[in-house]
Amino acid sequence: MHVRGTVAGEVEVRSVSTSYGETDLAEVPLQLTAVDAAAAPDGGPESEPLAAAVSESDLDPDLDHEPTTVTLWNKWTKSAELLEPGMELLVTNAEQDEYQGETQYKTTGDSYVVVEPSFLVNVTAIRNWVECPRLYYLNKLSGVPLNYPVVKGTIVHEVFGDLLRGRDLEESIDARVDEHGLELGLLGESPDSVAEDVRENAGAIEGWLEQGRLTEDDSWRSEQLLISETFGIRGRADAIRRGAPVELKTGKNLKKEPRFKDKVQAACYALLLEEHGGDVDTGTLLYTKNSALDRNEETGDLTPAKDFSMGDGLLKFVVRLRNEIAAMEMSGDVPTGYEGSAKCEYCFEQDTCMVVSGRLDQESKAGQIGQALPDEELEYFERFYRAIEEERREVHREYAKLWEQDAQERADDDRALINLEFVEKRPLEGGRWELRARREGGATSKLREGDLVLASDGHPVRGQSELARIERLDDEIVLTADEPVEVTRLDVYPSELTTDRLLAALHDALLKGDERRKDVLFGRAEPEFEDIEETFIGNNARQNEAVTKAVGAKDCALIHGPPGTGKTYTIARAIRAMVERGERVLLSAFTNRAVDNALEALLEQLEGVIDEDRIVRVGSESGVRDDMEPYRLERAGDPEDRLAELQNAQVVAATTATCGSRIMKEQSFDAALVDEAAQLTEPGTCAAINLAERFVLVGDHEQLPPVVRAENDLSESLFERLVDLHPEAGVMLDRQYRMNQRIQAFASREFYDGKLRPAEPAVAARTLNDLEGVARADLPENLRDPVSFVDVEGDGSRYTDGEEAARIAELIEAYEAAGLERSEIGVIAPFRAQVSEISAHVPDDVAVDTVDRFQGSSQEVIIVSFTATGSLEGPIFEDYRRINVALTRPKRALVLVGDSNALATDPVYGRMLEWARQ
Ligand SMILES: Nc1ncnc2c1ncn2[C@@H]1O[C@H](COP(=O)(O)OP(=O)(O)OP(=O)(O)O)[C@@H](O)[C@H]1O
Repeated sequence: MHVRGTVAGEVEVRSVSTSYGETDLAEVPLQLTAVDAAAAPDGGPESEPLAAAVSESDLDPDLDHEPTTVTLWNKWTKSAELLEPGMELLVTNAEQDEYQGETQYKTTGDSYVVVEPSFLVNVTAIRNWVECPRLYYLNKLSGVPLNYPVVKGTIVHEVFGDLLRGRDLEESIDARVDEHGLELGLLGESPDSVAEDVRENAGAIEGWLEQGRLTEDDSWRSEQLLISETFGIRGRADAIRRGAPVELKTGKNLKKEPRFKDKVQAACYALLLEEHGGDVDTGTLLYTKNSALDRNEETGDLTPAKDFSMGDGLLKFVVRLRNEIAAMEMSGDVPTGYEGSAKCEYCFEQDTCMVVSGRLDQESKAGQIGQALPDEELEYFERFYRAIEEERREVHREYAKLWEQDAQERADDDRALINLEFVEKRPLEGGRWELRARREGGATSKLREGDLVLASDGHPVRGQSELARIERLDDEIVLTADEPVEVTRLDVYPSELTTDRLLAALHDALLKGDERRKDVLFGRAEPEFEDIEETFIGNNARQNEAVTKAVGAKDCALIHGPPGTGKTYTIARAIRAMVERGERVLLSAFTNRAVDNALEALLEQLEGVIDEDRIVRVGSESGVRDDMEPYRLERAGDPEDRLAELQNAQVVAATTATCGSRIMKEQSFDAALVDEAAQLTEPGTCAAINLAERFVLVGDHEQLPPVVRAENDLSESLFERLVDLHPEAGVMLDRQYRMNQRIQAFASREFYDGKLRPAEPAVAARTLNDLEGVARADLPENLRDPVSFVDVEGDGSRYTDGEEAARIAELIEAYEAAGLERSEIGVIAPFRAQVSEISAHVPDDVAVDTVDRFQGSSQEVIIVSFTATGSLEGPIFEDYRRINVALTRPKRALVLVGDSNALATDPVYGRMLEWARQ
């Protein structure tokens, strides 16, 4: 049987004498959460995953009060030493014992002990960890840099996958080298020499594959993402042959046996495959630099493929290694290197390790060199390191939901599209597949075109599942994937990439950052400005001051832009001024949408100032707006051409996440302008500003804060912190070009100290009458004012209100009858459930969404559904900054729909009611 629970007290390891001699044991007090008696008695890891097998009724009601003793024997005591109260523990194939009338459990010879099973550890992390735990940490801190061995390794792996899918070798090499043109250009490599290098490695693969294929043509499959909910491991096996893992290594190994760390990696995949029903007893390592042809006595064993048998002991060792990582990640400790048996003198990273240890004042086996960072910087590093790791744990909680939630729950949470009808699979060029499925109209989810998702034939972890890209998302869904899956379900696949990049940005800002920059960020020096006489914008004093500050800043400038105050215009004007001074500029923002918006305004400003080919947009095809596609930097092609295109660019536009990519990290700029800066975490902002000498942050901390899962220091933006720390570096834009006077009044008073004004009389006097074919007089009387309130009594339910939804449908009809187009009306609701409810009532072409989706955009008419009921508990929109965004989207008419009695119980909403009813 399997037992699972939470560690309820201290764990002690001791030695006892048994008939087999001296043995270790650890008694763990476990608050049981699940006992699965149905697990196969001899069931190895292949028995049904615990999360799947257990239901509430399987639990003995007596068991969840008092902790139960679970005894871990022998080597599992190594994992017991890692346990701290509060950690989750899973023991598979345990045996039940009665001791002095109490039920206890103990490990058996078939048991696995898994610490924090919901934390998915990557197979590559386990491989790094066995090499050296400190190396694992250093890799995590600084990310993988752009270097030739890494790029070549990637290409060889891609070619391997292509060969398995039946692609011709030469065609594959040409295509794959071409796809990496930009990276190769940055590395100064020529396509011919890279192709030759790859050919040398691929030759060994091809020869070996030919042998395998003669007999077992169809038992191969290329790279597959595997997730184990029992062992908490995740990874992509390079290939699977006859059900056993094959790992490709782009190196030489002349010993008879595979390297130990390579075996560990293959053993991880074996565990993953066993959970998916396999029975794996061998693994194969394919060393592509070995060539069987010139084998002789002196040169050692040159066969590229080395098989080894996978014993039980190795699999259990691997789980113990994995437990070490999970425990460290949960407790937030930093590895020193003493945890493993690595020898520093043979390590290529010894110098880096000593420098990082010295500067961060961390204990390490390699020792420390250099001077430690000042205390406040060390404190900052530790605080943000912890915050980012907390965020990572939240991402892992998302992964766990893949198996903890059932299909319907995931669909209700917008995390999955389920019950799709599989239509067809079609082979594509290069051995990939196009998959098509149909969904019922109206099913919503967080999934968007361009997203990577888990496409499965029923279950993302337990079924056949494959990482796929969404190419089209209408009623018919089109996906591309490496392998054909008969798709009936799509799941959001949470990404850790953002978290990884935050950590690297934090590391770079502190350990590689310029001293003067850090003085300013830590408040040890005041930002300085050059005097600039020029007038950049004649009709708006604050905008002009903002451009002057941005251009003259020696360190940084902060532009605070309330809704509609011309932030984008000001950014574009400032960049033009910088470009005219011969500077190289980075334009960045949190979302692709904001980057493209700002780029559009910038293109207008730069017309005739520089050639269009000196403006480059870096991003993926699905991320970049269609009309900005001509500026998008193509990665594939001739390395020299690709490099020239990037190096020649005087303006580069990319999201902050992309600024953390290997390619962008090689670039440097005179200035970085970051839009939507109030929505970025501090390390997220650093990813962009690390690349430039000076920076300008533009944003509004009275609108949406950073999007983070955990509640910690990441939820305050660098923008907001610096506005407080260096008020003299900031300018607030105060004239808005969007809203009718009456609409803007409340937001101005409530959020901007009454300082926000319409920029021109024409803006102040805007009404629906200005729109062609629209007459206000045709509206019902209660909707003729630019701001109106429609009272709908709450129906008592927390997240939806059908009555409000129905009234909103009527309002939309009334606006349509008065001549408005549906596309000119937007509806905002606080909860996703209410968004779905309203969507079911109104025509498809009316935009209905949560505030987050509306930030940065505007509409002629906005209707806000409050879904308020009873006595409000806290603000419905979570945070008043969200209500600010909602109320400042319309240009000409705003309608608030809600229960006035409920709203009146909150002071801010109370004042809002008064204003709306004036
Ligand atoms: N100085 C100006 N003179 C004339 N028009 C301006 C000026 N500044 C901005 N505008 C106009 O005002 C409108 C809003 O400007 P912009 O899109 O730059 O605002 P924003 O602050 O970026 O908006 P958001 O709050 O949505 O981010 C645009 O149509 C822009 O052309």
